[in-house]
This record gives sequence, structure tokens and C-alpha cells, in this order.
Amino acid sequence: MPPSDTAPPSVVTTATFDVPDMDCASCVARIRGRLTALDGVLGVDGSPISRTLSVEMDGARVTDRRVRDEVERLGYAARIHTGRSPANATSGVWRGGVARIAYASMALFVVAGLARWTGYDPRIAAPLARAATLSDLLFVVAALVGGWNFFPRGVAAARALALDMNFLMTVAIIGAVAVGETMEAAAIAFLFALSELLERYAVDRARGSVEALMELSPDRARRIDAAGEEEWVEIEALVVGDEVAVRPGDRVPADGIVVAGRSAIDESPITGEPLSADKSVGDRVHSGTINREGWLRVRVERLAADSTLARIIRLVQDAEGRKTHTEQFVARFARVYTPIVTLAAALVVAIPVLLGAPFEPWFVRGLTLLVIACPCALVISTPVAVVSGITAAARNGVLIKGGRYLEALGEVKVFAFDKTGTLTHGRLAVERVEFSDGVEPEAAQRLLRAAAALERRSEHPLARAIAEHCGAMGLRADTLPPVADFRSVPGRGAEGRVDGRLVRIGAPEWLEVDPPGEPEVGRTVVAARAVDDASGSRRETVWFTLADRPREGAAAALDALRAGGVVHTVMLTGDGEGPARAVAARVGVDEVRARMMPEDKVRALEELERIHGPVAMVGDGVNDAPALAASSVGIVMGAMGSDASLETADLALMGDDLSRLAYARRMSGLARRVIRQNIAAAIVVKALLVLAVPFGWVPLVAAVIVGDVGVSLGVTVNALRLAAVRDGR
Ligand SMILES: Nc1ncnc2c1ncn2[C@@H]1O[C@H](COP(=O)(O)OP(=O)(O)OP(=O)(O)O)[C@@H](O)[C@H]1O
Ligand SMILES: [Zn+2]
Repeated sequence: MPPSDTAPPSVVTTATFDVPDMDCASCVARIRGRLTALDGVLGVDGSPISRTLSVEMDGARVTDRRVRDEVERLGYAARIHTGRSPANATSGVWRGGVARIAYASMALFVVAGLARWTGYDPRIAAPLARAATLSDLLFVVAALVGGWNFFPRGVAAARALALDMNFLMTVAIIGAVAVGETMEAAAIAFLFALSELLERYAVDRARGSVEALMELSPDRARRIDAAGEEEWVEIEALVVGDEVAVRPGDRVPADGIVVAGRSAIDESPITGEPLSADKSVGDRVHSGTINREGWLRVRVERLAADSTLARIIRLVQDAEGRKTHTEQFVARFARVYTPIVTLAAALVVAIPVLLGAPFEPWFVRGLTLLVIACPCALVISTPVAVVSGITAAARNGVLIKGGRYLEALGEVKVFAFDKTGTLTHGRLAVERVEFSDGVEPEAAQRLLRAAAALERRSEHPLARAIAEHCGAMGLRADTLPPVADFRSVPGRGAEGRVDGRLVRIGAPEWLEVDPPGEPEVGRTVVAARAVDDASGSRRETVWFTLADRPREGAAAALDALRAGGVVHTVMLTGDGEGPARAVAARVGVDEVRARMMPEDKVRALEELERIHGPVAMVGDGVNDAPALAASSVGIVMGAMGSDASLETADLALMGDDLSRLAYARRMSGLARRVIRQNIAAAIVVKALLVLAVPFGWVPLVAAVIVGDVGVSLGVTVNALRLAAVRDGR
């Protein structure tokens, strides 16, 4: 770039690369180190599990190409990530480059072994008389082929003075050849290649369900053109407002609204609940769900990249990047462990040799220790469990936004619940509308219109029910008066200026009016009146009495939680004491706190946390965001239908099924166990090997197979158990 006075304006972009060989944490660390040194690279984030690298950079100073070249210089092939899952996922592992190398090396190893064996057989013909040397040669070739993948990385690591697995393996193989152990060298190389292959397969299995999620969304849609004809288009080509036809058996290609037809939609791919939902004109449908019977015409409401499914996939992928406390601990441990064992390796060679012992066997022991010094297996033990757990949960309708929450939920002994929309359906219905005494019919109409106008602007489930009811009473939306200065007051209601008067709708206490008659069990009463009434005497008020039903599965879901070790359940509600107690008795919560403002809920959670330790809060994400944020694990339900709630929660139930909570907690408990087992196993195996090496009990091959790749494979397979956690029905 020619020098100039004015720097070009910066263009910050993020490029994602697939780096198939970047399969351990030290690889990621080294690539990150190299890239951050590049001018224009602002941030680097890599995952050894999905083997992707995302690089935030200033496009004016550095290009994708330059970044890619730099990665390749370290010995890793890299290509721009295409967004779709790599074609060689799971099934392709056995056919990929790593596989070919392993097979070729194995074949050569067998041939070399045969050659050596025949070399000792006197009956073999003259040309093979010198087969012992030939076999040595073949073993060396087998070693070279087996090491093909990691030699360049080993050399690059050596130049960077990084003691990673590639470097250690390279040294071990060269060392073994140097001391004449050609068979040993070949065995190390090919077994390492083979184990790497197995490990890759297992890791792919662990994250396989993310790809399965991606496959839920169809590639193409039947778009209906202006003439009413259907044409196939890529889903990326759909724009908001397009209409698509969804035939029976089709997957819904986009998030949208039904504009014609009716059908049963199987939403289980997203919610994990095996129930069909009936959809007709005006209902929302979601990309990835399956049309069971009817023909539907759907108006696209969201681009493919913004669909609920796309957001789930992104959140699951991002979840891996959020490091858990355990991972941070392991990373700190590895930073101490590797240098210590490396030092031990040097001492194991130096001390005996200085004391006059033969060089060769001690040198081999030193190499063996170097192999065990590789921290990869240890470092991968937690994330592989996290990824496996999170993806399995996503397949079952539970979205967990990070390993931290996966770990935390298993610890939670107290669950707090919001009432409306959580323990109850939140599908409220207005049962009665009453007016205070002496209200003229005309004033009553005015009041009703004002109430309807206010509630049409509010998101609250009560508001929706009231607005709907007023509509059914014949108040057409387009005839409602305009509202100025609209304001929704959390925990109280809403207010605004209608026809020049300040009208409030909400909790009777807030309006300073007494409800008509006694409070009824299972009913919520909402009042509306003009509050700027200077005279204040007449208090013309309208009363809405609403009924809500507890969710059918709520009691069973709470029992399941208790069976799983939850010791206390609490209902926190903004509603009055009466309706709160009625619902509590039906679903069986241990404690009820009613008439709680959002900030009261936050305080209650803090108090529960002081008494019982971590608390999970379950809400619908509509008006309980502060409480969700204040809890240790904030859980929303019904996230499929709501835009906001996915973002506000740590964990989301895509559907409405409270039994998912017990499933998620069980999954979380198992994940914690798997993580602990993995870390313990990795440390114990490595420690035993480290102690046994100086006695000469550990062949180099065993160190490779058991101490490094074997442990990685073991922890990965252990993590796969998470996918098998039953969903509890
Ligand atoms: N838009 C609204 N219209 C009418 N009343 C409202 C509105 N918003 C709040 N209120 C009143 O405020 C009270 C508390 O509301 P809040 O949203 O805190 O709790 P809730 O939805 O009733 O129950 P939960 O806390 O269990 O979700 C409601 O019971 C109702 O009386
Ligand atoms: Zn490694």
C-alpha cells in the first residue's frame, strides 16, 4: 500500500474460516497468537470442536486471503466458511484427507511388518534376502505418510517454540527413527493418525445435532408469483412479504403468517413436544416445522437468516464460545502442567545420562514424557461435554445459551416461577365487564373505548385478552380513539391520554378503587378509569374480570423437579393474593408471593439466593426480564413464538411444556458429572503415565495411544452419553 497521510476509513468485518485440522486448544492458541500479530486483525476466536475460526478485522488493512495464508503458513489448511454445514460432516470423516493418510500409513505398516517377518524366514527367495533393511525402509515410509498431516505443523510449532502435540509427535518420530526403532516410529505415526480419525469422528458425533438442526430448514421454497403460479426458489431468495405454498408433508420454509388454508403443524423439531398445533389464517408458523395435512399459503415475515431456527443455531454455536468456570480452571491447570512435565522430560534424559546410564532408553523415556505433556485431552474434556449437552438439549426443545448455564442448572435447588403465562396458560379470557354505579351509557362507551385503545398498545397477556374481548363486543379497532403519551407501567398497568383525559388501566390498588364485591378464587380483576378527574368523586370505573387456567402439566412438572432434587418452589406474581393462592394450590408450589412489582421480584430472588444458593427463575420473558436477569439461571418458556424472550434468557424452552425443566435439569446434572469424570480421568491417566515412565513401563506407542489421543477419545465418547438423556416422558 503506498504511504499516504490519510489512513483509509476502516471497514470492520468478521470472516469465518473452516480449519479442519485445528482440533486442539493449543492449535487454536497458536493460530490466534499468530493472527493477532497481523496488522488489521482486531480479534480472533476459534473453536477446536467446530474447527472454525472467526476473525474480526479491518477490511481496509487486511484481507481474508492474507489471514488465510497466515493460517496455512502454520500448517493448517483453511477455507472461507460457507455458512452451511461442511459437506464432509460425520459421515465424511471416514473418507476425508485424514482418513486417507491413516489408511495409507496402516497399509504400509502391514507391508513393512510382513517384510520384516519374511526377512527372518529362510525359505524366502534371494531378492528378499535383505528384507530386514527393506522393512526398515518401509517402516520409515509408513511413518512419513502417517505423519504427513502433522509434520508441517510440527515444524511451524518448533519455529514458534510452541510445544504442541504436532511438535511432540514430530520429535518423537524423528527420535525413534534416529535410535533405530523404525517400527516404533511407524506405529506411532499411523496409530496417531488413526486415533485422530476416531477422535474426529466422536467429536463430530458430539456436535452432530447442530448440523441436524441446520438440516431442519429446507433449502428451497415454493414461492407463489404474481400470477399465482408456484415456483421453486432458494430460501435465501425469499423476502418479507413473499407468499409461499406449503403442501402436506413439506417443511415450512420460513417464519411467517398463514394467509390461507388450515392444517396441523408438527412443531416438535423446534419445541421437542410431540404435539401438533392447528394453524389457520392469522396464525404464525415457523421455519423447520412440518405441515402434517392441509395446504397452507404463508406470508413470509422474516428472512431466512433471521428465522427462529437460524437464531437457535447461532445461539447454540455461540454457546461454545462462552467459557465455563471449569474450562477456565482447566486452562489454568494446563498452563502449569505442560511446562512441568516438559521439564521432567528433560531431567529424565539429563540426570541418568550424567550419572553414566546409557543414552538411548532414557532418551526414549524423555520423548514419552513429552507426549504425555500435551494438554489437549485435558483441555477438550469440558467443551466436548458442553457441546454435546447443548446440542442434544436443542434437539429436545431446550436452548441453553452457554456451558455456564448448563453447569449451573444442575446445582439449582430452588425454582421460582412467574404465574401468568408460566404456571398458567396466560391465555386469559374476560368473563365479565361491569361498571360502577350510575355511569351513563354514553360515558360507559367512552370508558370502554379508552380501555380498548390502551390495551391494544400493551404487550401484557391481560391486555391482549381485554383488547380481544372489546373487539368481540363490537368495538372495531379502526374506530378507537387515538392515545397520546402512552406509557406502560410494569407491575401496575398502562396509562395514556384519550380524548384529553388521562386514563389508566390496571391493578385496582393502583387506580385507588375498590373492586366490586369479594375477590374470587382464580380470577384477576382489572380496572380502568380517568384519573385526572379533579372532582374525583364520581369515579366512573369499568371492571374486567378475567379467568386463567393453570397449565395441565404444571403440577406433574413440579413433582418431577422435586424428584430430581429441587427442595423449594416459589411463585412470584404481580397479581393479587387471591388468584395467586388459587393457582398455587392447583399446581403445588411451596411458597406464594403476590402483588410483587418487578423490583420486588428481584429482591425476592436475591433473598432466596442468600438462603438456598443458586435459584432458577422461570418466566415468559414478557414483563419479567429484570427477575430473569437477577436469577442464577433465567429460563423463559414459549420462546418459539416470542422475539424478545430468546435474548433475555440464559435458557429457553422453545415450547410451553414445563416438563422440559426436569429434563434440562437432569441433562445439566449429567453434564456436570461427565465434565468432572472427564477432567478426573484425564488427570489421573496422565499422572499415572508420568509416574510410570521413568521406570520404563510405558512404551512410546502406549503414551501416544493412551495418554493423548486415547484420553481425548475417551472423554469425547463419555460426553456422547449426554445425547441419550431421555426427555422424561
Ligand atoms: N396492561 C395491563 N392491563 C391491565 N392490567 C395490568 C396491565 N399490566 C399490569 N396490570 C396489572 O398489574 C398487575 C401485575 O402485573 P404483572 O405483569 O406484574 O403480573 P401478572 O402478569 O399479573 O402476573 P405474573 O407476575 O405472574 O406474570 C396485574 O395483575 C394487573 O392487575
Ligand atoms: Zn493436540
